Amino acid sequence: METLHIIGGGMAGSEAAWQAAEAGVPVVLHEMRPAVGTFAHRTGQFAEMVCSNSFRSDDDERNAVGLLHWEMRAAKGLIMEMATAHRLPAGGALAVDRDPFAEAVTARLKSHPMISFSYEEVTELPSTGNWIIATGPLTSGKLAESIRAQTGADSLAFFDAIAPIVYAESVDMSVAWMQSRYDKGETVEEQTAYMNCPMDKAQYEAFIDALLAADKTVFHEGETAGYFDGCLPIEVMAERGRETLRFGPMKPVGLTNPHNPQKPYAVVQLRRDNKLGTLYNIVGFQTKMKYGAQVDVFKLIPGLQDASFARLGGIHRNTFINSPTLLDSQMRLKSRPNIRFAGQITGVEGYVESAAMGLLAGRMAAAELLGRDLLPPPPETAMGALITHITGGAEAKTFQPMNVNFGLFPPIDARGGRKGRKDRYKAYTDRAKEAFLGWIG
Ligand SMILES: Cc1cc2nc3c(=O)[nH]c(=O)nc-3n(C[C@H](O)[C@H](O)[C@H](O)COP(=O)(O)OP(=O)(O)OC[C@H]3O[C@@H](n4cnc5c(N)ncnc54)[C@H](O)[C@@H]3O)c2cc1C
Repeated sequence: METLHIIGGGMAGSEAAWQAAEAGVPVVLHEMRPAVGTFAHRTGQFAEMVCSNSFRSDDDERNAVGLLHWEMRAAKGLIMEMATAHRLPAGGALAVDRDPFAEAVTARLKSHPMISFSYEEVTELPSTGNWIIATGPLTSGKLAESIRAQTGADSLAFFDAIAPIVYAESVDMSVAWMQSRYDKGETVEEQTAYMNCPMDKAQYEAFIDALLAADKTVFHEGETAGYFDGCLPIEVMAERGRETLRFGPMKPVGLTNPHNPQKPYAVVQLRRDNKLGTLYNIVGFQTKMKYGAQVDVFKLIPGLQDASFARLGGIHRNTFINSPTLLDSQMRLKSRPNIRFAGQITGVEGYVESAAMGLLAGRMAAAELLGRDLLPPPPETAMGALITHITGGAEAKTFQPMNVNFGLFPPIDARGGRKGRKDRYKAYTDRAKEAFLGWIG
């Protein structure tokens, strides 16, 4: 039996090692800590939670991350088992006692007869053998450079410059309209690719005031190197001059508002974020505003007054590859199929999502070594929605890391409006559970 090598003993690598070993495949887990650290990790334990101690909602009936918990438990995931064993009281959320949790994951991995360990920094993308790269958002510099050299400069990002993402159904289309600037494009679909939200002068001034006054977060020491290249936060642009945004991402040119003959003073554009057309990102709106402040400020944009956000904006140190162009549906590098990627480096975001992608990569790699086929879970499931998103569902050009959310799932009938939303979420999770049990069976 060939050995599976996994680089990175974080959320994804730990889960991948467990899944492959449980399937009967010998695993070597390569981890650089404690000898080489990162700015966020504190210990040498596997599956260290680097910041909050929450796995977010545990509601598997009406919440997408709660559904992901359910699927990972159904798949006998080590991370979920240990998180559940070390849960702290937190209402409907799964809060975790972080140190005992990481110690328990480490102990379980260490006691597994099929897993051995190599404590070292891997500095090159390996050329032979079977590998899973699960080195996370803080992948060490040398390995990141090697990945970049093998895959191309545009295929690896060192920062998330995340524009907020809105659920399309929550935009008020009696205010906004669909149009590409100067009606560019060959087809009607291309000519109407953007949602546009118009502002008059008073609305623009009020928006700039709110932006300048909003609470912002600060960067970690050493985190900012290089981030100013082409991804300035909107509040930094506003600080450089009240008109800067009107001549940048909010320029009102090439657009005609069908609801109002008066020319808008500024326009906020939203670009389609997934093939399903359920999610739109606000173009150029990466920001370091705190989450609460973002919601208040963005709801000042006409048309977004009732918007729901699939994710809020941010700028973080985050190493991730352009998975939609680089990976096949088995999470293998198309150019080097002996190498899989898993975890946050594939462009999912969060402890749970990263562990889930580790679970899939571990199972897929094990199946391949055992001479079996393992299809990805169906897109109606939370794991299937995530892997579909990163390996083809997302737009490659604007690819940004993503938490699991119902906007990634094939839509379910939207009738019922706001009141019907809870029932609709239940319909999503019922459909997902049935599909997941079919897959796992
Ligand atoms: C500052 C910060 C705060 C965050 N806060 C949150 C939060 O509050 N909630 C949340 O859900 N997510 C948060 N995240 C995201 C979180 O890090 C990920 O969701 C999750 O840990 C990713 O899992 P992973 O397995 O992909 O990476 P990690 O858990 O980071 O594991 C990667 C592992 O690879 C190792 N490694 C790296 N390079 C090498 C190498 N060359 N050779 C050998 N080993 C290597 C690292 O030491 C690490 O152990 C945060 C991230 C950062 C950077």
